[in-house]
Amino acid sequence: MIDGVLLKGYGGFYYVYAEGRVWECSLRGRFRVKDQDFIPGDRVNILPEQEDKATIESVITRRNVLSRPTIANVDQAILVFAMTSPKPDLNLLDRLLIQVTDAEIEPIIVFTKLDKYKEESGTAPKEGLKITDVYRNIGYTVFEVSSKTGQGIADIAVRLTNKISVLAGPSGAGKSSLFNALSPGIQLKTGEISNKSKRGRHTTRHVELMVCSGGLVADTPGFSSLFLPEMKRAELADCFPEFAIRRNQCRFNSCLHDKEPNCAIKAALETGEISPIRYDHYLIFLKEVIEAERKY
Ligand SMILES: Nc1nc2c(ncn2[C@@H]2O[C@H](COP(=O)(O)OP(=O)(O)OP(=O)(O)O)[C@@H](O)[C@H]2O)c(=O)[nH]1
Ligand SMILES: [Zn+2]
Repeated sequence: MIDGVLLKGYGGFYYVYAEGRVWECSLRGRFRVKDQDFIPGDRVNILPEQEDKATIESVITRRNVLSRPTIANVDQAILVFAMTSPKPDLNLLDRLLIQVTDAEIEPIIVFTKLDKYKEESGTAPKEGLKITDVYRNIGYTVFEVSSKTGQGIADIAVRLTNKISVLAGPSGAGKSSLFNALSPGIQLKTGEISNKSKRGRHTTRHVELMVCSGGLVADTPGFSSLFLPEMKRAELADCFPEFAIRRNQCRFNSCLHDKEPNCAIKAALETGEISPIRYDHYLIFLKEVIEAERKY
């Protein structure tokens, strides 16, 4: 028996990555009877039969399950945003960070199109804090890369080895280009937003994991909006690491860092220790969480 990870189910077979190659697997009778629902990312034991064929003998309890896309045992989420064209949608990035944190999956932020950004900003130093530094200062893992020149790609490649990762980010951010840069040989379709047929990818329910830099990666359809996970209003600040570390410094224990006096978060906002963009998003999300609370 060998250990493997399910990449996808297709046409009655399951494709499992084990010992550096892909096996076409069928199910043991008892799984078929139970009508067990296997999903990509499931860790399975397989029994090789002939050449690249095997049967799935058992499945290991899932550590976590991510929905949209449905993938099990996800180790990390690579959140891909362009530094420019399109301008990064930081409301979406902060939303994804909350989703990922809530699911207890490690986020890795990748800002792409570094070549283009440099070209546009020239040699003149930019005013204020660079957006990548805002997230880096909070403590997130942040990479700046160019899939075009290859700059920074190797640093991400080592983060993928032996892990299950999902790529998420808006359309046009450069997810497919990043995947291609990370896996010479396999090429995903990339292109301009307008001339790419999106229907196939966006309506498909067949998520699959692909082998990439010694790890497994799912390229997910571009999100444009995303609901926040169900949580109590007081829990939201815990999803913002720079708020969470100041948790006990507000005057009121129940402080929501909105209108309350003597709020440590607002004080940090005043001194520039907390980014106004992050604080704005916090207030937007707080409203949404309170709205949602009323519904259950
Ligand atoms: N200059 C430059 N262009 C890039 C880079 N990465 C991607 N692009 C371009 O940006 C456009 C979108 O890239 P894709 O990789 O298709 O983006 P995507 O995130 O996969 O988009 P969806 O499939 O719509 O979700 C393409 O025209 C790419 O050539 C980069 O690092 N530098
Ligand atoms: Zn406060």
